[in-house]
Amino acid sequence: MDITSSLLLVSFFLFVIIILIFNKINGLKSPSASKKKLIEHVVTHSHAPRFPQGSLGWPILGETIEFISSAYSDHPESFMDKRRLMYGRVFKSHIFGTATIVSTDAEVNKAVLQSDSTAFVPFYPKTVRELMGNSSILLINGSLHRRFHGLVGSFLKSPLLKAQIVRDMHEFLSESMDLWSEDQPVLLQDVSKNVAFKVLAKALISVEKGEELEELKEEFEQFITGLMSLPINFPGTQLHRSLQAKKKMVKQVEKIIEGKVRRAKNKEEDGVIAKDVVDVLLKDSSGNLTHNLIANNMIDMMIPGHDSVPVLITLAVKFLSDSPTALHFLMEENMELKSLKELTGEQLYWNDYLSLPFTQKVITETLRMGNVIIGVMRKAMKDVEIKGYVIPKGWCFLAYLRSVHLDKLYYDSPYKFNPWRWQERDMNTSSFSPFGGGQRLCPGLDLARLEASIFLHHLVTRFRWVAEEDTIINFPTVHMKNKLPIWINRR
Ligand code: HEM
Repeated sequence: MDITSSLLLVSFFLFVIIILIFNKINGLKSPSASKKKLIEHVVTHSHAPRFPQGSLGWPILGETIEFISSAYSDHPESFMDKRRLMYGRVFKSHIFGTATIVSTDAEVNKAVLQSDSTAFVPFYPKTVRELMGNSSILLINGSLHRRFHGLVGSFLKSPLLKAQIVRDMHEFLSESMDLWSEDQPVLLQDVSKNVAFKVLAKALISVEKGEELEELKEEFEQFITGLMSLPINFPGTQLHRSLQAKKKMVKQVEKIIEGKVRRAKNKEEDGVIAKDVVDVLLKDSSGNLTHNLIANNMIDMMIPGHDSVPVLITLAVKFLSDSPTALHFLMEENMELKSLKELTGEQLYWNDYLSLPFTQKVITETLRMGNVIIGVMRKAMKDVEIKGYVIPKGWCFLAYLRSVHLDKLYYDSPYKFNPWRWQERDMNTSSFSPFGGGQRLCPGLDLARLEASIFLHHLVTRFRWVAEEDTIINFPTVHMKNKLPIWINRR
């Protein structure tokens, strides 16, 4: 590890310690496991229910430092692997200021994700909760959540939106790729981030180019910086700056909504077809979705949407650059499609991209190995028993998806990038859940796959490239240390 990385690591540890102490002062207590009143049996098991084994580590700090240092190490699995060996696939720990049941068990994770809000609700750190607000889709539960999730999900999956994404991505990628130079490296992570943000802003609120988009992007960068900041809100702190940025963005979206409502009243626009997520939500007749709630949620939806797709694309390019055979197969398949379309004079449709079998396997394997989202957190609302384990009321639960995806119980040679493994495997099993599951299954999953497929198609059919050495960093979010520079040659 070089000096800069060591300094960064030390500062990060200090930051974590301050957060933990702050949480403690704010009264974040570890609930007692002894309060076993009502136990809900979600997955039955022959043994008597038992409280997961494990250690709560140091006072206040718990096992957070060990968790983070292993996440930054060459083998990020070491924290989980060590405990899995000592205590089994489900164990107790104390990370990020909270007593947590950590599960690396596919069935247990599935059962928790499938449970409703009477058993588990989403859990996010205090800063994130404050930035999102109580009416965020990421936090709400019950019927309002189901309605919101359903409306958003069906629009994001609609053929109409997919056709629009194809047109938009063709335009955004041409604009970007035409400017790529052979004399200097292209930073793949930045390029894909730029394109994905444009796609997202258009799909959510129809903001396209120019000043409006630039302003939104700038405020959004300020907003998300706060997600990893101290939960202290007064002028001068990062959390305060991020909250101010969100206010500005919400105002911007409210203006867009007012414009839409006005145009609909004056019948200036065809009000039948929804062009973006805002249109879909405005059509809801329940009366629960106020303009302010919609505007806030458009910003919140950018949190899971903005970074995940570029990371998926960047990791796919990284894995392909390291696996020449897979890259060759992918290139042949995409070249074939391109030639066929040129021959027939047809344009590329969204289902052309999604029906490329090997390309889809590459994306699936990237999702498995790359683990764009390493895990999801919940809080138990009552004592729950799953597969013989008791998860006590008030405890946090970490469904650690990454460990499942890299477990040799479920995958042969799990650290090998092998898209061919998906030839015989079913994706719809509990051991593969990069998009979560149950009622909170990612509504953007089709969008993510489509964007990655289009990006890869244009990359391999237009360029040959050599990627510079780069390292995957797995914490706090997955990204490439040097943004994955690639040297390109046009075909
Ligand atoms: C590679 C790309 C992506 C991955 C791996 C991913 C993964 C996930 C996961 C694991 C969850 C579940 C969180 C939980 O259970 O608490 C989730 C939820 C969510 N994702 Fe994605 N996501 C991706 C792309 C997107 C995109 C493009 C959007 C578009 C806006 C999006 C929007 C959302 C939303 C709104 C939720 C919250 C759903 C709810 O709580 O009801 N995601 N995502």
